[in-house]
Amino acid sequence: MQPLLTVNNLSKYYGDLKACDRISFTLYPGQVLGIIGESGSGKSTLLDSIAGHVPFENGIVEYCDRDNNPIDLRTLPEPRRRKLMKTEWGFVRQNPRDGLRMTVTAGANIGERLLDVGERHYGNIRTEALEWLSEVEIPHGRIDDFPSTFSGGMQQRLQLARILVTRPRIVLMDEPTGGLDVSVQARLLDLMRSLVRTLHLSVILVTHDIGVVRLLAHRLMVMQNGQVVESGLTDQVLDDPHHPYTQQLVNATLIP
Ligand SMILES: Nc1ncnc2c1ncn2[C@@H]1O[C@H](COP(=O)(O)OP(=O)(O)OP(=O)(O)O)[C@@H](O)[C@H]1O
Repeated sequence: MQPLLTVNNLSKYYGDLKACDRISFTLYPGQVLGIIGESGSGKSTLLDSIAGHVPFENGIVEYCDRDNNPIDLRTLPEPRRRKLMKTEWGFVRQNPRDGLRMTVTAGANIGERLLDVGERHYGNIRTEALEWLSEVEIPHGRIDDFPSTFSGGMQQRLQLARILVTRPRIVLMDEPTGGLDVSVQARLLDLMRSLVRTLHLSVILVTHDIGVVRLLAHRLMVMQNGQVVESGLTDQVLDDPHHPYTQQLVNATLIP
């Protein structure tokens, strides 16, 4: 099988600080890659570099698009990158307010992405918006409400609907369950797990929560000070951690 995304020796510096230091990995269709590490280890910087939100100094990020063409994301002209991000890619932010438009209704938040990809038929857009509200367990009666009237968990589910409506092939998630109550987190995780399976999504999932990666990620990368210190199948890495830093992370979560 051909990889969907290949990251090779990606390095990103802030002055003298190596926020990401020679990171390499491949992501295959339908695979969920978890990235875990303490605050400041470079997880968000890596996601932002891959998505082209920040420029990076060295390395290659190659994406294989829907038509099987290899695309060098670092040199992709900005308009094409933007289009790709609205169609084949999605980015789930920790704070749904950063990923939603708070000044338009829930239905418009979903419909807007369809307009972006060329859908013009109002009836179709409304129907799709309703379908996606169902997918993410938001009652149809809320379609004309503003996201500001939603709970945090609902806002996060709406953000998922907004992103998934265009059927992206790859979704980057930065702490998608952060800032939510434990019970709300559990429901969101269940939903994400079932969507990932049914839509055959490829996901890069950044979190500091080992429980989240255990539930969702097939593979795991552990980052410390901008470097990958350990990687492999999630269960193997967590059940038999080799690097002292991973051992420390795992032990920390075992303490009640
Ligand atoms: N815009 C910036 N300018 C300067 N330094 C930055 C900038 N963004 C991040 N850094 C630094 O890069 C390093 C990696 O930060 P990053 O946010 O990627 O870590 P993280 O693992 O995602 O942390 P968190 O879990 O807290 O979000 C940190 O030392 C951070 O201070």
